[in-house]
Amino acid sequence: MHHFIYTSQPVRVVFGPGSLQHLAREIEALGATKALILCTPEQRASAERVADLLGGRAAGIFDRAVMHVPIETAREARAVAQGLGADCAVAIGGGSTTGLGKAIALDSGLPILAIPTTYAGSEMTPIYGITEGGLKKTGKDPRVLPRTVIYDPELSLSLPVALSMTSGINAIAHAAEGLYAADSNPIMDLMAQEGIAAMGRALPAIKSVASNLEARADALYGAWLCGTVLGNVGMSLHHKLCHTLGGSFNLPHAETHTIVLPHALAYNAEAAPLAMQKIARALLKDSAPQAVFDLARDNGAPVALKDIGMQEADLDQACDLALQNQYPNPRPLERPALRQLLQNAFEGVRPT
Ligand SMILES: NC(=O)C1=CN([C@@H]2O[C@H](COP(=O)(O)OP(=O)(O)OC[C@H]3O[C@@H](n4cnc5c(N)ncnc54)[C@H](O)[C@@H]3O)[C@@H](O)[C@H]2O)C=CC1
Ligand SMILES: O=C(O)/C=C\C(=O)CC(=O)O
Repeated sequence: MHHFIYTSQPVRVVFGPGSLQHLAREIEALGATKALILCTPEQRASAERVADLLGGRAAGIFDRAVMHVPIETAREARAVAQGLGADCAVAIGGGSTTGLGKAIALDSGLPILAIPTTYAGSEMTPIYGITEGGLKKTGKDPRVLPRTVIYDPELSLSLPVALSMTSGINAIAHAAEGLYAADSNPIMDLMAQEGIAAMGRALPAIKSVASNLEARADALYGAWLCGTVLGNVGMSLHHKLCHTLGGSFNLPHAETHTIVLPHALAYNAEAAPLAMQKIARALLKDSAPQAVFDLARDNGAPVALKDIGMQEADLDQACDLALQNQYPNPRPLERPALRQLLQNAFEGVRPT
């Protein structure tokens, strides 16, 4: 029996189709009266629906959330929250919108109610990320952990199939790295395996029929579990690589995770054989790196960095950046092997 420390994190979860109807009750339970609603420009209509549901408790809508939380956007949103006298933020959308809420909370302690519409899992973590001067900085602070999360699978029906696949694999990455994290524990192991299995079932079903509400619920359940794992244990090489590629080369987050994960798992395979077995078993396959690669490829997700805007000439710099401020990893970071990993991900080679 190994030694571990487990600290549960206080998040209230309201789950189920139609659960958005409980929003006013949940805002009242938080004791809030002036909610600032956050969304991306594309999800303005969802934010307006939230405002209607909140009636007099809605203070306003800030609809300029974007990927990787640029510091300028964070400052603008903080000023709007302060100007309106907001006493809570409601983030409806994916990880970018939740991330903007976190940037406000980091500064002000404003409580967040998150309504996730992708499978990124940010709503279950005290991790924030802010991009400044071309570098993405991530940190952990309990103030940014949402107080309440409403998971309503009906809201993810509109998530395009392509983004559903990559977002789901982003969630799998949280659980996969949780299984070899140095500070892992048995509860997180259970959640990680169940989360990967739920996502492994849900993604092909969503690919077949995007309107399959049961599959959407399964994916959101998986996102909850995988996000919880990310929120409770440390990140490793895979997340470090994705933060580098996303923050410094402005690559799309979920697609980058999808492409890099099989290669990061292959890099760590010999150093973390038990974790690999658990990942493979959850996906009903023999090899973890190949199972993740095939899940992406067979469901139409990208498998090569060259196809999502990465330039081959930037791979050396990406490698250098990934070696700075390293996250703990089961296998030490060796420059030639890491450079090869990036090359394989660039070309979209199936791991052996
Ligand atoms: N701090 C943390 O723990 C985590 C943070 N993240 C962060 O989240 C960001 C990525 O978030 P994602 O959720 O992948 O994407 P996103 O939030 O950027 O959304 C991508 C696009 O999909 C649209 N969209 C979202 N839900 C939709 C729906 N149901 N129907 C139609 N369109 C929808 C959005 O409006 C946006 O245009 C990154 O910046 C990443 O760093 C991701 C995971 C964990
Ligand atoms: O890479 C992830 O999916 C997890 C964490 C982050 O993205 C950190 C952030 O909010 O930028």
